[in-house]
This record gives sequence, structure tokens and C-alpha cells, in this order.
Amino acid sequence: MLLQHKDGQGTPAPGTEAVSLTSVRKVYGKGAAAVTALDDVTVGIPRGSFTAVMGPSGSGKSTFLHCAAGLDTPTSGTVRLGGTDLSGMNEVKLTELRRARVGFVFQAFNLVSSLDVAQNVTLPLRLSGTRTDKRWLEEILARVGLTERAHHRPAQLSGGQQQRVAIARALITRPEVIFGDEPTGALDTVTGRDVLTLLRQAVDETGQTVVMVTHDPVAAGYADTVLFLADGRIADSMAKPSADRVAERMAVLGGRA
Ligand SMILES: Nc1ncnc2c1ncn2[C@@H]1O[C@H](COP(=O)(O)OP(=O)(O)OP(=O)(O)O)[C@@H](O)[C@H]1O
Repeated sequence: MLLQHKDGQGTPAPGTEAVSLTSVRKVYGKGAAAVTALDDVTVGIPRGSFTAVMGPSGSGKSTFLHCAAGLDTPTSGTVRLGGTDLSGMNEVKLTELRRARVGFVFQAFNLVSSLDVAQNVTLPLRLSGTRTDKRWLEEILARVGLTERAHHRPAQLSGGQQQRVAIARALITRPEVIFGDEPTGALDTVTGRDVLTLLRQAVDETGQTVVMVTHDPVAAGYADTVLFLADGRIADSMAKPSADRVAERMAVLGGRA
């Protein structure tokens, strides 16, 4: 269940939310050229849940994800990751926090072409100076079905396999939250479903939290809750979504955009 809490109402006990945004605004540019990408967004995403973020083009989905993940700073308002308030953190602190507590899966797989699969997966550990736990690496590679490919380079893999490397890389640090920006956008339907199943497993089997921007109602159907953005605001949310219901709701929102 996704918790929307305004004016303190319905605020859950501290520590039950993986991510929370309170009165978040994000304005790009100044004066006549200013664009309000997020307009007073308040939402809490419970730990161990899978949330899909949808909305028409330009509704603020990427901005929401970037602010929630500490990749971008809101113009005003508060973002908390677990209990940690990100406001006022400098770039060095934010980078440390992201490396330790957040995983990312993007539409473009962003793998390092000169590194093999195992090296790509363990890159976040090397960047943060953490020793690789070999057994955990083996478990993660097995989970994404790439044990036999550990020493292949990205160019030797299919798109779906490359995205599974990116998921393994996002899981290796045992992050509290995995953020996905159109993680299935570059994949065919069947391969995309494998990737969504892996994200679903991260929630169901290891209690991680997944927040994923998608345009695809089928992908959103894997989530526990869909958050609909329109004009930088949370226009609606849907629990236990089905692809059909999501597509219907999107048709309405699309007309409004
Ligand atoms: N760096 C920027 N400078 C100025 N305006 C921006 C910038 N980034 C985003 N915007 C504007 O903010 C609004 C929200 O953009 P955002 O990328 O978050 O939307 P989105 O829902 O992810 O869109 P899409 O589905 O097309 O990717 C848009 O009007 C966009 O033009």
C-alpha cells in the first residue's frame, strides 16, 4: 500500500517508509522560462513494496525519481531515504549515500564495456572500497541466471542479459531501494518480463523496495501500487494494479495532459 500523508494525517510510524517526499517542488529555470516539474508532492513509499510511477510525457516522472534517489535536489521540500533527510547534503555525501543505500537500473544498461560481467556487478563495491563477498556474488549471479556468463563482456550478451547484469549490479550492495527508470524500455516483451520478475523477487524474497518509472501498463502490473503523476502532481494511485486498469487510467490522464 502506498501511503499519502498530508498535514501529518496517516503518517506511518518512523522507519516503515523506504522513501518519503514531503511538499517537494522542483522548478527548472527562472522567470518566464521557469518550469514546475514537481508541484507539492507528498508521498511515502513503504519498505518492501514495489511502486510503479506513471504519467503522461512531461508529467514529472523522471524528476520524481531523480529527487527521490538523491540524484537531483528539490527546489523546496524534504526527501528522506529511510530516516535520512537528504536536504542540505552536499554532493560528496549524496554520492556516498547513493553508493551505500541505493541501486539503479536504467533503460540504457550503462555497463562498462571493458569489464566482464562479474567485474561490472561488483563495480559499486569497488567504488565504495568494500570487499566483495564471493558467495554473495555467486548467489546474485545465479539469481539473475548469469553464472555461466560471469567472464563474458557486455558486448557478448543479449540486451536482456545486459539488463540482468545491471540488476545484479543494483542488488550487490543490498540496497534499501532500487530505482528503475524505464528498465524494460529497451527490451522485447518476453525479456522485459524476466527483468520485471527479478525486480518482483527482490521485493518478495529479500524485502527490498523498488520504485520504477514506466510507460508500460503491463510492467506497472507487476507493482503493488501505481502512482500516477500529471502536471507535476500526484493525480491518483492504484493498489493491486492490473495492466487493463492501468491502461484505462492512463487513457484518462493522457487526455488531460
Ligand atoms: N533540466 C531541465 N530543464 C528544464 N526543464 C526540464 C528539465 N528537466 C525536465 N524539465 C521539464 O520538467 C517537466 C517534467 O519533466 P520529466 O522529465 O520529469 O517528465 P517525464 O514525466 O519523465 O517525461 P517523459 O515521460 O517524457 O520522460 C517537463 O516539462 C520537462 O520539460
